[in-house]
Amino acid sequence: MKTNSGSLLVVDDDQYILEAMADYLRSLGHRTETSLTCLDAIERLKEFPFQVVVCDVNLPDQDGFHLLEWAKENAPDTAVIMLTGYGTIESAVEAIRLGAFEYLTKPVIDEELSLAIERCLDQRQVVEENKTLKAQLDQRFGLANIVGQDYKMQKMFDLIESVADTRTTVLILGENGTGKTMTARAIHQLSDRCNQPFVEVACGALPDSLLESELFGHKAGSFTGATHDKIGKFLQADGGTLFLDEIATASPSLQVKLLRVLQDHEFEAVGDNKTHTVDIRLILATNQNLEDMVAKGEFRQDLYYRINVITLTQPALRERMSDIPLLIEHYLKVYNEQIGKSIKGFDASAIQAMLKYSWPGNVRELINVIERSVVLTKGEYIRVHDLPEQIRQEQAYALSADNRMGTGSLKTALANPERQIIIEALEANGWNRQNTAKALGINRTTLYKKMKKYDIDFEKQLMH
Ligand SMILES: Nc1ncnc2c1ncn2[C@@H]1O[C@H](COP(=O)(O)OP(=O)(O)OP(=O)(O)O)[C@@H](O)[C@H]1O
Repeated sequence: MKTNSGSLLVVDDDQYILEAMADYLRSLGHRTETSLTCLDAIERLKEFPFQVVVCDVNLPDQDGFHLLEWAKENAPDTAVIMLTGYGTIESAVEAIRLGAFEYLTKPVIDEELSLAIERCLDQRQVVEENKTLKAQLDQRFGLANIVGQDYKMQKMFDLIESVADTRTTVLILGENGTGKTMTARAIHQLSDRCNQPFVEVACGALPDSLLESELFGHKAGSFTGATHDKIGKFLQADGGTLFLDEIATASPSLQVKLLRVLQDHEFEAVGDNKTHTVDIRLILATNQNLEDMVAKGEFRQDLYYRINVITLTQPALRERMSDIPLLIEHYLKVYNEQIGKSIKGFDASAIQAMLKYSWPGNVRELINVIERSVVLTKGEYIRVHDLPEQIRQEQAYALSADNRMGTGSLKTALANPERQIIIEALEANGWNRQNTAKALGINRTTLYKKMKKYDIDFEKQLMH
């Protein structure tokens, strides 16, 4: 029995030859059926998606090319091997032109036939494997994994689909944790660049001096610490998509360089005068109001016009509360599997509390709450008292804010606990920014900004 056996349909008007071929192919382990005419073969193909059709050119009703054309149009996954008469080179050319996988000249030698079929089946297997891999990627990064039935999300999906297959620059707006990165990935995954790199840069997480070399690369010796040549993200993303998150943090000099790449697709690495040309689809994201920043002179107007071609606005979670139960269901499954638990769900009052909460950290915060609850809950259902303090207390907290203010302003009263919370979280996570941000349900950039705002000791952080 052959390992790569397939389903075959053999079509020939000579019953003797037909049966001889079929017997031979069956002896190799292929599931083989036969047909004497073109129209009968078409009927069989309508009923069953044979992997390979072996077809003589000369058939009594219509010629084999008709069957080939029909199969290309209606059964594109079926490979066709044409059998042409000896010396009829035109038929062979026609067979290939019409999309036959291969042609063999009659009389057909058994070995030749079995090898041609094997090649068909091998190629089919590769195509199938590619399809599966692509489907897995689509599942992981495409629309399939973005949860959202709210009409705002449905509108987003439509936009994502219509912009994906273009090279147009896309600007994604939205608060932290709303899914901007996920959307950028989905656009890439649905585009014709999906087999090329998707490169992401969190602009806000790097100081200006390093960001420029991260993006454009640098030449060894161009600044202290540049011990070797570095390839920047623009070159890494050549042919694919470059996603620049937190674009509002770009310094004025970086904005100039970005404008040039957007206009001319050209740039130079830091400390180098060699010009590189790249083919990149740029997606940018920000949680800031760029229009305001332009008005205040903090963001270049010409760059803003360049990047504000297609804008997608990611809705905050509180603007699409009806998606919360769906997100809960989705991520409960994810974490049950990941942590090895079988928690059945959140009980009604826990869901109520989650629906009342305002989710300032959006979906990222919701996911952290679900993960935390799955880890900590001992019972079958997650109850209100299993939820983090901020969700249980939000209303009470808001009501008592006035009382806690004392003589200071509301802003100070609210800021002090935040500074304290951040310091405690940093301590608890060994001053590791990534882990701290995760624990707080914010991203690294937000943490970095808040540390700056509250003047939290950076040197201490660097020592860790
Ligand atoms: N609609 C959604 N369905 C499922 N998961 C989502 C959805 N939106 C966001 N997420 C998840 O929430 C988390 C945060 O999303 P993402 O990183 O895309 O947000 P973001 O807006 O880029 O955040 P930031 O601005 O802080 O970088 C990710 O784990 C992402 O997978």
